[in-house]
Amino acid sequence: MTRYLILGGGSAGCVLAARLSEVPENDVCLVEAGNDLHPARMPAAIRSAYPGRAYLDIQNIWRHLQAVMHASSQGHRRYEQARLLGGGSAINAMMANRGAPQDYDEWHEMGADGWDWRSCLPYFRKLENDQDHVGKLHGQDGPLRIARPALETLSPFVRSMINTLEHQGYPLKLDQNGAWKDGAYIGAVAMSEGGERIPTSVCYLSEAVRARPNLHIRTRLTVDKVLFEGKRAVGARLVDNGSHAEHVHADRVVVSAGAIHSPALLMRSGIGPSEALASHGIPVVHHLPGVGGNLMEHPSIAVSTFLPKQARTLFPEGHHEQAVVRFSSNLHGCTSGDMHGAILSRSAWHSIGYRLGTLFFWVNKSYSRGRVTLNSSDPALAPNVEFNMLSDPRDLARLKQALTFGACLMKDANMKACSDVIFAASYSPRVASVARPGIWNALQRGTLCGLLEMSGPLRKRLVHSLVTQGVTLEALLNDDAAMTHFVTSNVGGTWHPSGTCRMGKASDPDAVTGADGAVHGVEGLFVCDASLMPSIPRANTNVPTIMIAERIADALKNKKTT
Ligand SMILES: Cc1cc2nc3c(=O)[nH]c(=O)nc-3n(C[C@H](O)[C@H](O)[C@H](O)COP(=O)(O)OP(=O)(O)OC[C@H]3O[C@@H](n4cnc5c(N)ncnc54)[C@H](O)[C@@H]3O)c2cc1C
Repeated sequence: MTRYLILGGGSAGCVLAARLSEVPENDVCLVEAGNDLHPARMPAAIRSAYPGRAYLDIQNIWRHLQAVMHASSQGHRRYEQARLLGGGSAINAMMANRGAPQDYDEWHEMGADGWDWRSCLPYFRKLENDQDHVGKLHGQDGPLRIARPALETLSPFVRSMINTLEHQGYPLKLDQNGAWKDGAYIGAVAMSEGGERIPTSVCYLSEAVRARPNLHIRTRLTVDKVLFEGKRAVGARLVDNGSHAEHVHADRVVVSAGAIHSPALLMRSGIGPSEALASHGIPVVHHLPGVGGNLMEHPSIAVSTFLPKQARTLFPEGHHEQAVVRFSSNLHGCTSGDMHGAILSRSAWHSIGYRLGTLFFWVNKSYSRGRVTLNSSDPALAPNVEFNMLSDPRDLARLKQALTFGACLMKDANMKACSDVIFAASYSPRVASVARPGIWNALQRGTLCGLLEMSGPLRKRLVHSLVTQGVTLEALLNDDAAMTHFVTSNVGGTWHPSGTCRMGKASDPDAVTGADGAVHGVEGLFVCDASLMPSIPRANTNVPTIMIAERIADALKNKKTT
């Protein structure tokens, strides 16, 4: 019998638990800090086809986690990461895409032996049940149901934007997970047949899987640290909310706490840059300078418009990220299809968001890198997260280019009936605070909505004084310095942190694990989540993370216990 302890029950952790417990000789214990998310008891905000509420509920996230996006931006801001079974897949926007084949060939070239596209494709096929496409690129037997919305359900704003893109040289293509080409795509979404979210805690950890006698799911327990005997991992110290501690032992310990918390957990356990560990009084088990480095994200910016009544969605509770545009910056040193724009039928769950259509752009192949460091050896204190976004000049240039492209699309004559006042936007702390529930916020939102509806020709003024705080799109487009200032101070993320325990050869000082997820320099310890990614794929990161978990599960099943 092999005893497994999986630390973190997110997108990857649930997949791993489901696959490893398929082997009756394995005994699998999955530990999660947050609440269980049971197939039969999903709260409405999580279950909903419209995903824009779940990540704002502090019950579902690490409420004290903050991040610095750019060195010059206004300090720390809240950075939402899931804290419940299912992890990101329980609160994310449900977009289901893989990225470019070259993204995975690059992983192999960076030292993650065998992670080339040809070897990853069978796992992308294994995880999915694609409803619209068959053939050698697609699978029909996996737990994750993937489908695209019918054209007639798209909002008038989104349809108009698709037509505009067609006129501007980006024809509509049917399969976001098909051949890698620039164009407009109807978004591929992970959803049940009944139009509900399917987190990995539901689609992998079904009732039948949960009933396995060799699978133990333990929630509301925070992992303090991994326990070692010499250089062998032998278990973990867990604490409950009342700070009662227990030790759980295992033959193999797998850290699946996500790209922010996995490196923090490794460092608390004595695996990481030795100087940093020593500064927190943590005894060094193994010096690994790469732990917490290589922090990646997709930096974002947006262009929004007030939607005239006829442009608004007829299905406000339906999924809102209805289409995307993939385009190439053609900037020297950048690759094809390196840019992404999500076309949103509504921009937030509330009444103002319902009246705004948005092009939410991000640099899909970003080169800037940040770091996660420890704030304390206490697991109750959040780690420091510094993304250092746009520190690579290619990222800054491309995000500015995206803003210009967005303005050009929104101002296209074709968009006339579907756009009104157009403005630059971002998911800023101000926008996040407006989205918070509460009576005062609701009153403010209600008043602003009323004013926006009634103001007619004065609407532009109103938007610029109350929403954009004086910044006009024209001013940004006409002044490069103003554009740079706006983009660097407003750059946001896309909730795609990755890379902080990256795979690579043992001889590579920045690599943390080998290609099988085994942590270099110690025994019995593995990582399995988005932190393994050597470079960021041109994709939302959930499906690539699930693919990683499918592969690591197979690798572990085939690995002999020493
Ligand atoms: C708001 C939001 C929107 C997103 N939208 C999309 C999208 O539309 N499409 C897409 O593909 N991707 C999206 N993503 C990203 C995607 O969800 C993540 O890439 C993916 O969930 C990462 O999986 P993971 O297993 O690496 O980490 P997670 O899913 O974050 O799982 C980590 C788990 O470990 C637990 N944990 C951490 N520390 C401890 C500890 N000390 N003790 C016990 N448990 C611990 C956490 O509570 C969490 O449940 C989004 C993410 C967010 C947050």
